[in-house]
Amino acid sequence: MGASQKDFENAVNRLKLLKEDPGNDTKIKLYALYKQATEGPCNVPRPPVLDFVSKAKWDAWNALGSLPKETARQNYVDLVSSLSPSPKSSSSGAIGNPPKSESVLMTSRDGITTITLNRPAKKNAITLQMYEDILLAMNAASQDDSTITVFTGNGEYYSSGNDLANFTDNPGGLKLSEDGNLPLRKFVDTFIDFPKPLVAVVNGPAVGITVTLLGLFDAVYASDRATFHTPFSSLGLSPEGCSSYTFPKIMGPSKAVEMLIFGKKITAREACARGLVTEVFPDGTFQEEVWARLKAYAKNPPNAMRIAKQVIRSSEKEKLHAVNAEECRILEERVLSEECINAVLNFFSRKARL
Ligand SMILES: CCCCC/C=C/CC(=O)SCCNC(=O)CCNC(=O)[C@H](O)C(C)(C)COP(=O)(O)OP(=O)(O)OC[C@H]1O[C@@H](n2cnc3c(N)ncnc32)[C@H](O)[C@@H]1OP(=O)(O)O
Repeated sequence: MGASQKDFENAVNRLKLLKEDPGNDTKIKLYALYKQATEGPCNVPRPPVLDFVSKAKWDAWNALGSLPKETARQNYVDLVSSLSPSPKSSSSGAIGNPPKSESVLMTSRDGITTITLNRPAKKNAITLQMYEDILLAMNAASQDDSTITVFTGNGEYYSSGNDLANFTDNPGGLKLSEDGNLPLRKFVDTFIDFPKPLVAVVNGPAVGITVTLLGLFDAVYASDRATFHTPFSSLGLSPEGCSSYTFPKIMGPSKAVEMLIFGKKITAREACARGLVTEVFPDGTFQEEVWARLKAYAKNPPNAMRIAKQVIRSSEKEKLHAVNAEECRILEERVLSEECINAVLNFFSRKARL
């Protein structure tokens, strides 16, 4: 097991964004690893002696001998990771980079980058702009010098899920594919591929997509005030965030059905018994206990944690990407259904609350 094809492609793209020239030696190493990863062992004739650059590249590729393609791919990803720009944390804890958003905050301290949903007046419901800001924040977090990335919510709720106005504000329907107005597929793919340990600090009730995504996190710590609710059927929707695959795997099919089809809201302790939540803390000491724990974990060597995550997760990645693609295809139809439109209209006319 090693870096997936997707990891490799991400690394190729990240290399293009490098602000500093990594130097000729590194560029030649990268060239050789790229060729080995994509074409296998060098099998082309050595360039003429006077063509110094081509000869140096050929020598580097040839020197890799019969190194397996998978190993070359992994070495390439590791080398690009070691070169990636690393936005520095400031002493105030704010990262100067994206997102420039009031509703999605990003701070970095003690080796932990925290992404906070900050729209408490609307129970941290996620607008289209927030989906984009979360993507930006995750891309920045994947490259900064923190070792762990944390998601949490500000205020009473962790999040009430997708902002239902996303449906009414887009009467033609939401396009959930790569280039649609809500690139849900890309959004969920980012969670699948996230390279560092990803932890949810669930400070209060969680609804919809903010529950399903928990199946892609590496640890979920919850206040005993938190609840977990995926009311897809009553909204005329279908499961997303890879939950159609992760939930049955985590909690068994019948418990998953109870949540994903019948919309049963469960408590933090029930979610913990089902394996969706790692540990539950009393609300009064939640923040103190969880952050002390995370600060200690963040002191572990970052590469070891990243590689351990890769070893644990990489065999599932292809499956998860396929599940995500299929869930998005089905959901795109569901959002145009009469059942969904009526449910959303009822919510905004205050006829229906969860
Ligand atoms: C097609 C896109 C796909 C994207 C991916 C798909 C995701 C699926 C999902 O996430 S489904 C889950 C969607 N979420 C909900 O259905 C929750 C809806 N909200 C509620 O039922 C309730 O608001 C509540 C139970 C979360 C809280 O109830 P309470 O009575 O305590 O508070 P209010 O209802 O008065 O809420 C306060 C204000 O917040 C607004 N609001 C809350 N949640 C949402 C939301 N999800 N979308 C939009 N707006 C939300 C609510 O309208 C109030 O606003 P107001 O003060 O202006 O009236």
